Amino acid sequence: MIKARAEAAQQLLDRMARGTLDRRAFLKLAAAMGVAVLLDPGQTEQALAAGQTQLANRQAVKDSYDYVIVGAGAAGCIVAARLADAGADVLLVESGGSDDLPQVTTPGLWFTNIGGPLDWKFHAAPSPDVNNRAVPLAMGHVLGGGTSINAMLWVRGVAQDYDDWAQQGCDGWRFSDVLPVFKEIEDWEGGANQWRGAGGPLQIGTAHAPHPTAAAFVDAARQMDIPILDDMNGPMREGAGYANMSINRDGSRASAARAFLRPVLGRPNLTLLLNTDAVRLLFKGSRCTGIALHGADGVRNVAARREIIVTAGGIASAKLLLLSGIGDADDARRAGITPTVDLKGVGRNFQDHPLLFGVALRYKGKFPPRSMTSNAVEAAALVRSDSAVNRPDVMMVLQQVSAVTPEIRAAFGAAPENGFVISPALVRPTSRGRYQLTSADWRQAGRLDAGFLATERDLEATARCIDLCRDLGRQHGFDPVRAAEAIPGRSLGKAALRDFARNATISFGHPVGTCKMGIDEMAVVDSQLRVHGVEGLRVCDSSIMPSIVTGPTSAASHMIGAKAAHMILGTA
Ligand SMILES: Cc1cc2nc3c(=O)[nH]c(=O)nc-3n(C[C@H](O)[C@H](O)[C@H](O)COP(=O)(O)OP(=O)(O)OC[C@H]3O[C@@H](n4cnc5c(N)ncnc54)[C@H](O)[C@@H]3O)c2cc1C
Repeated sequence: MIKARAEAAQQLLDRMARGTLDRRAFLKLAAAMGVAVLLDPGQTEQALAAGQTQLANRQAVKDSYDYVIVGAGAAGCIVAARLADAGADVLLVESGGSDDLPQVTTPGLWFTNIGGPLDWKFHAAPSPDVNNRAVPLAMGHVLGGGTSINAMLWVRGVAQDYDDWAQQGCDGWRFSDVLPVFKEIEDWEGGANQWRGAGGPLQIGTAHAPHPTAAAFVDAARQMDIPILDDMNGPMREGAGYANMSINRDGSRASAARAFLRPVLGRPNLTLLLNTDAVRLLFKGSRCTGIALHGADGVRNVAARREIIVTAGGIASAKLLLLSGIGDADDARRAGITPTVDLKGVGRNFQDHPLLFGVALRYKGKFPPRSMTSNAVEAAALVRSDSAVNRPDVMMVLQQVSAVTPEIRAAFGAAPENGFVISPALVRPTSRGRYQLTSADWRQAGRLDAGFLATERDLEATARCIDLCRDLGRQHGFDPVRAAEAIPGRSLGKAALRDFARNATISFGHPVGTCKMGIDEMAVVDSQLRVHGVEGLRVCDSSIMPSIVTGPTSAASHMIGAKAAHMILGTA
C-alpha cells in the first residue's frame, strides 16, 4: 500500500518533470490521491524546474550549442550532466522516448522489455556457429538506453581488463587510472573502502531478501570450492556471491537517466530532445561541425561550437560514423556514401558475451514468487573454464526465471513450469564480429556478423561451462530447492554438448568494440576518445572498448562516460 502510494507520487513527479503538469495541477492531484505527504520538497522543486525548463528549451531549439551529444544511455547521460553542470551549453539527443514507465522503474519487470517498444529489436545475421539462428540482440531504445531496461547487474570485470587496454596503447586506462572513476560514480551500500565508493549519484546494492535459489547457488558454489566473495566488485576476482545491482534504496531501478541526468534537467543550459534521431555528422574539411537530426518536424541541422560527442552505444555509434562516411572508403562508396575519412576499423572488432538458456532445474514444489525489487539474477560465479586458463573466462549466472530457447525446447522439451536456470556465459570471447551498413538509409538496421562461438576456443570454453553449470546444479547446496535437472537432463557426448551450446546461445546484451580505442590501424579513437583523423568529434561509450570486459558492461560504460567528461573538462 505504502509502496503503491510512493509509486503514484513518483509518477506525478515524473509527469511534472516532463512538463505535462504545472505546479497547480500537480498539487491538486497530489492532494486528491493522498500522496502529498510523501513528496520531498527538494524533489518537487527539481521536477518542476526540469519540466518548465525542458518545455521552454524544446520549443526554442537553437542552431548551435557548445556540445551536441548523441544518445542518452549509460555514457551519454553522464557526459551531458557533467558538461551542463560545468556551465557548457549542451544539446542531448535521444532516439527513444521517456522512461516514466513501470516496466522501467520496477526491477522485476526488466525482461518484459526485450522485444518490446523500448528495445531496438536488433538481430545478428544467421551463422552456422549458432546453427543458423538469427540471435536477437536487445538494446535500450528509451531515455537511459540500456540502463533503463537492463538486468541491473553491476560488474566492473577484473583489473586485468583495463591493464590490457593500457597495454594496447590506451594511455590513462590502467585499472589504477579507472578505479577512482568507478568509485566517484557509485554509492555502494556497504560504504567506501579501498575498492568501493560511497556518496556518488548511482546507488548500488545486493538483494536484501534473496530468493531461496540464490542462497542455494552460493552454497553450491562453496561446495565446488569456488571462493565466496562478500562483495563481487571488490576485490574483483574469481569467485561467487550475491550480485551487485544498480538499484535505489527504495527498491526502484537506478538508471543513468535517473541518477545523473534528471537532477540537472532544470538547468537552462541543457536541452534534452527525445524521439529524435541523429542521422549524419556534418563536416567542414576534416572538422566535424554539426549534425543532421530527424525528429517530429523533419530534418534539421544543428552546429556544435566545440564538439560532437557520440554516445549511441555498441552498434549505433559505429552506424552513425559509417553513415557519415567515416569507415572503410570502399564499403562507403558501395553503400552510396561519399567517404569522409578512411578508417577501416569502424564496425569491426565487435564483441559480446554469448549467454546460454541454459541448464534448467525443476524447483522442489511451487516456485516461490520473486519480489518485484528482484532483478531475477541475484547470484553469479566468475570462474575459469579450465585450470589451464590463467584468468576467469566464464560466468555461471543464476536466472530465477524458467525459460530456454525455442531450439532447446524443440530438442529437450519446455522449461519446467516451476523452475529456474543456471546460464553459462562466455565472458572472455576470442572471436570478433563486424557491423556493416546495408544501405545509405539511416532507417535500415544494417548487418551484424556477431561471431558468437566462432572460434574453437570459444566453443570449447562454452561447452566446459555447460558442464560446470550442471555440476553446480548437482551440489547439495541446491537440495532444498532443486527437484531434478530438467534440461538437458541426460548426459551429452562432445558433439551433442556443442550442439546444445549452438542452440542455447543468446546475447548477454553487451555489444561493444566497434569504435575501438587504440593506436593500431584498426583503432577508431585515441586514448582521449577523439576520432582519428577528425577534429571536433569523440566517441565516448561502450563501443570504444578495445576488448570486452570480463562481465556485464554497464559499469564499464558508465565509467567511460564519466572519464570522458573529465577529459573534455580537463579535470583528470
Ligand atoms: C536487455 C539488456 C540487459 C542487460 N543487462 C545488463 C546487466 O544486467 N548488467 C550490465 O552490466 N549490462 C547489461 N546490459 C548492457 C548495458 O546496459 C550496456 O552495456 C550499456 O547500457 C551500454 O551503454 P552505452 O552508453 O554504450 O549505450 P546505451 O546505454 O545503449 O545508450 C545508447 C543510447 O543511444 C540511443 N541512440 C542510438 N542511436 C541513436 C541515434 N542515431 N540518435 C539518437 N540516439 C540514439 C539509444 O536509443 C540509447 O538510448 C544489458 C543490456 C540490455 C539491452
